[in-house]
Amino acid sequence: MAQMVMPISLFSYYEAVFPHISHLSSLCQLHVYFFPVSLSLSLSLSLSLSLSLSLSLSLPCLSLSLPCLSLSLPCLSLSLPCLSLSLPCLSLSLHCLSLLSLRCSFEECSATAEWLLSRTEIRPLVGIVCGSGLGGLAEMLKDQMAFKYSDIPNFPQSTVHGHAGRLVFGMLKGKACVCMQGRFHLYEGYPIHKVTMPMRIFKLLGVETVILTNAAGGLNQDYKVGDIMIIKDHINMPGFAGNNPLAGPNDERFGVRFPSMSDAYDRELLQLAQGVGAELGFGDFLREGVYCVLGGPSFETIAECRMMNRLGADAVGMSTVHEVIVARHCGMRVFALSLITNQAVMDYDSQEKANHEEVLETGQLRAKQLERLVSNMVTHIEHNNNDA
Ligand SMILES: O=P(O)(O)O[C@@H]1C[C@H](O)[C@@H](CO)O1
Ligand SMILES: Nc1nc2[nH]cnc2c(=O)[nH]1
Repeated sequence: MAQMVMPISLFSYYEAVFPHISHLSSLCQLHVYFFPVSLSLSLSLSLSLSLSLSLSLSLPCLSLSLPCLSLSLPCLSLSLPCLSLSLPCLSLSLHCLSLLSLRCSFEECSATAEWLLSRTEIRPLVGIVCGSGLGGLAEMLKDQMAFKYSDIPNFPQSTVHGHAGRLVFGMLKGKACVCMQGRFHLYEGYPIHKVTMPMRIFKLLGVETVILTNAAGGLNQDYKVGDIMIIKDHINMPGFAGNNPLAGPNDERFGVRFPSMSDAYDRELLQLAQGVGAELGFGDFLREGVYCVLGGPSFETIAECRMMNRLGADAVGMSTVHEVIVARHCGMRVFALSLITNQAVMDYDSQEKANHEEVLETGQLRAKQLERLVSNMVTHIEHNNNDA
């Protein structure tokens, strides 16, 4: 059944009027179903702490929408099934579910972290995120305990080829690590705070240092396919349009309202990577540069690539930056690497076209070196948390 989800502006109004009804706007969802048609509206309005669930059933000629659980403390809760209509070919339903279910709240992230911690004895200090085609990094972990994303409460699911969808705990050169074998992207349709939720779970698991990897297109004309770029800074294009994972109410238990990003990429870790890279003899293909994130999933036009290059970006991709912002917000140190899997097309005479198959193939070619770089770095990382 095709489904579209969009926030309703009415609840921006409620949020303005009742600022203590945190997160309400994100909890009001309009679901449009094409197929066995129905129109149903269920509304739940709550003040203060509340939890509400609604159940909606749509069949040709029958639509039933019930708030089946509503719990509210301490003031007021109103839960009404108010409109339900059925037509043969269109289904529209408006769900207003109160509080905390979509925003990735502290409580929700804590519940997920506790679920994981009760199932493994590993207490990770390092969290690793594997980019497209780079999931082999997780295989380096010894004494593995792996969870499928589909089994983890509140966790999103991987939908992209090259992202296996497993959270792997284990030891890397004697250090306890947790590794995301597959990440989430905006273009998969997840809200930005869901894309970055694993960073908050990392934090609650005890992670102090996050290492992120990604596949990226090379904008810098000196770069070659197969180069590994240490990210020294980023340009957050979706952020320019207000799409920032920290937008919305701030929970101080995670971090401050206005976190600095001028120190997003830890300079000591950057130097450590340069040193480790030189020791491994990677000097010929190890770079340092600026990563620019776009929403994807379409690759860039030639004009867009030229523009980003002029703005100072060395590589372009569809991930990492949102995770970095949330990781820094909650005080974890960040180190990030881009594997240049393809050269961004900058020339109208070029016959080249970016494609995901090439991205995955280049990942395979450089996987071993990337693994050695990351594992040697992990050996040297010291754990004395430097809060954001
Ligand atoms: O998860 P990453 O950023 O490594 O994935 C990149 C961006 C797209 O998801 C995909 C394009 O091939 O690779
Ligand atoms: N946006 C973007 N993401 C990528 N991921 C791997 N290659 C590319 C690319 O050329 N552009």
